[in-house]
Amino acid sequence: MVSDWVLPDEVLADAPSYTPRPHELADLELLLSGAYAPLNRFLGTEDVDSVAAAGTLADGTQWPTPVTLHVPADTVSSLDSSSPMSRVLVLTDPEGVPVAAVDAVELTPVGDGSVRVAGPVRRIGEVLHGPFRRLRATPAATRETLTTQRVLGVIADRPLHRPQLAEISRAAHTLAAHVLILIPVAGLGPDGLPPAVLVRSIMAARDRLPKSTIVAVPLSQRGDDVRDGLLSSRVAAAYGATHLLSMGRSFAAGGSGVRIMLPRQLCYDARDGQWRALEDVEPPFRRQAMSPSEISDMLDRGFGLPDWHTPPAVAAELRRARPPRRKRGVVVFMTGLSGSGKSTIARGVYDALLETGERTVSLFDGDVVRRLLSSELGFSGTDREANIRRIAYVASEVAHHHGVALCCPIAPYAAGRAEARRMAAEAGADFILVHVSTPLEVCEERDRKGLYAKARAGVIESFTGITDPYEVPKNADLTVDTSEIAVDEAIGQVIDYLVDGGWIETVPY
Ligand SMILES: Nc1ncnc2c1ncn2[C@@H]1O[C@H](COP(=O)(O)OS(=O)(=O)O)[C@@H](OP(=O)(O)O)[C@H]1O
Ligand SMILES: Nc1ncnc2c1ncn2[C@@H]1O[C@H](COP(=O)(O)OP(=O)(O)O)[C@@H](O)[C@H]1O
Repeated sequence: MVSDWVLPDEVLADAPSYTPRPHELADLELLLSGAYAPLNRFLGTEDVDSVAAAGTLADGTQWPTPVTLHVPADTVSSLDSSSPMSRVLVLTDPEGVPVAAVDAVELTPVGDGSVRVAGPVRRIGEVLHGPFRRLRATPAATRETLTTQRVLGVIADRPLHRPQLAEISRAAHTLAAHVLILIPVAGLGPDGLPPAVLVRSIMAARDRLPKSTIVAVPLSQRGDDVRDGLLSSRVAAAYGATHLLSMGRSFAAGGSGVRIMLPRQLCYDARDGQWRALEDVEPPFRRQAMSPSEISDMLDRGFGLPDWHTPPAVAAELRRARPPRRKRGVVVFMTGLSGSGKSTIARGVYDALLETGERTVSLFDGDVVRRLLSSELGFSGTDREANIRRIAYVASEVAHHHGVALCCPIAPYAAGRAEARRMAAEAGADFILVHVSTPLEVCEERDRKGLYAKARAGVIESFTGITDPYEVPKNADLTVDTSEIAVDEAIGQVIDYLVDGGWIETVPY
């Protein structure tokens, strides 16, 4: 499985180290555990090209997705891919603990200052923490426990409500198969549920599953349904699945050897409370399964999920993870040019929420952030990114604990705003992007701090809107242009949005 290259301690001690990005760490764990067998390495140029062109590795093995590792060029500048003792890269977990070493047989610059590091990986330490680690059995250990001839794999990337439970029972019964539930835990699921919540909700349905083995797998979605489906099939096969139930997503066997089971559309039969094939229930007695968005909507509004659709224990987990919006944490993230009105609006919203007392609220005002959180940072692209990441991190923590976090940095880059949105989602909170879209001419006309004049005169460099870019958001949840409205009206637009969406109930005066 893993290669047997020799790794003397002194080589390891001198090797550079790097913490891969989350999806690369997930790939690493799958490589090390044997879930990606026969793959035991990060791919190099020949394999990457072959996967893209033909869906196979260079040696002809079917393989759907490029499993690659990109590392900043500086980190690997001392490596020499032609010398076995000088090409070891140590990979660490986010806390800096070494978990693996790569024998970097190929180092390929890929632009943006990164190098693709390709080569076999070897485990040098255990990842010991993380919720539900006990469910992370290796493929080999899992296969050992599976004694039936047929094993029905289920990729449970969403909670299991009664229709899904009925589908699994029906398929397991038809095949006389043991059930193998694989829970992807490498990131947010398709419903935006953090992994620990997804696992808890599946465990809450355990009693209603036929005889099952439950395993948490660091499988992540890469955004290409077909290739993701193929990879899932391969991983399911590695864990011992002979069949895979295609629930909600399309899977294909893709050389994995598993057989894909297509589900039948089931509906609830109001006469006796059974879930049956749609065509077997007369229309007056049929109740269709709820869609994920209907379920989210009910939770957002604080309605319980009905017993006919969701086992009470599952409903309780989901209610806890996704409380009604009036109780859920939210990051209100205002972005816009300097002088557009972000701080003025944020302060107004803050005061209004203090007045109603309904929510705990924190304001991360620009000046305060720059003084306390980001005092050493300037306005280069990298510094601005770091500034936004810090604000997003602290705001997400506030929202994780069910508070309202108001942020008002310029946040000129779409990537930083997207990261802030993702961090809030991972904290189980909502994220509202408010674009304060006041045009540059108006901001410059206001020039409250005289900075635009200085920027025009070349006294200040890299000034947003003048000599530094502002990427206009394409995904703002609310847009407020303050050029032709009064301050109170601008504040009112944000408050109305919060009231209409259910994040606050009391309308402040
Ligand atoms: N070069 C340059 N570009 C933009 N802005 C500058 C610059 N230098 C100083 N300032 C002042 O700093 C405030 C912006 O800080 P932010 O933390 O919001 O910026 S960023 O989000 O990190 O881009 C911004 O304050 P606001 O007017 O409150 O937005 C400016 O007054
Ligand atoms: N409708 C409005 N909403 C917000 N600010 C407004 C509005 N109309 C005029 N202004 C003025 O514009 C300026 C905006 O400054 P500020 O809130 O500090 O902007 P930013 O935080 O985006 O740099 C303030 O002087 C404010 O009084």
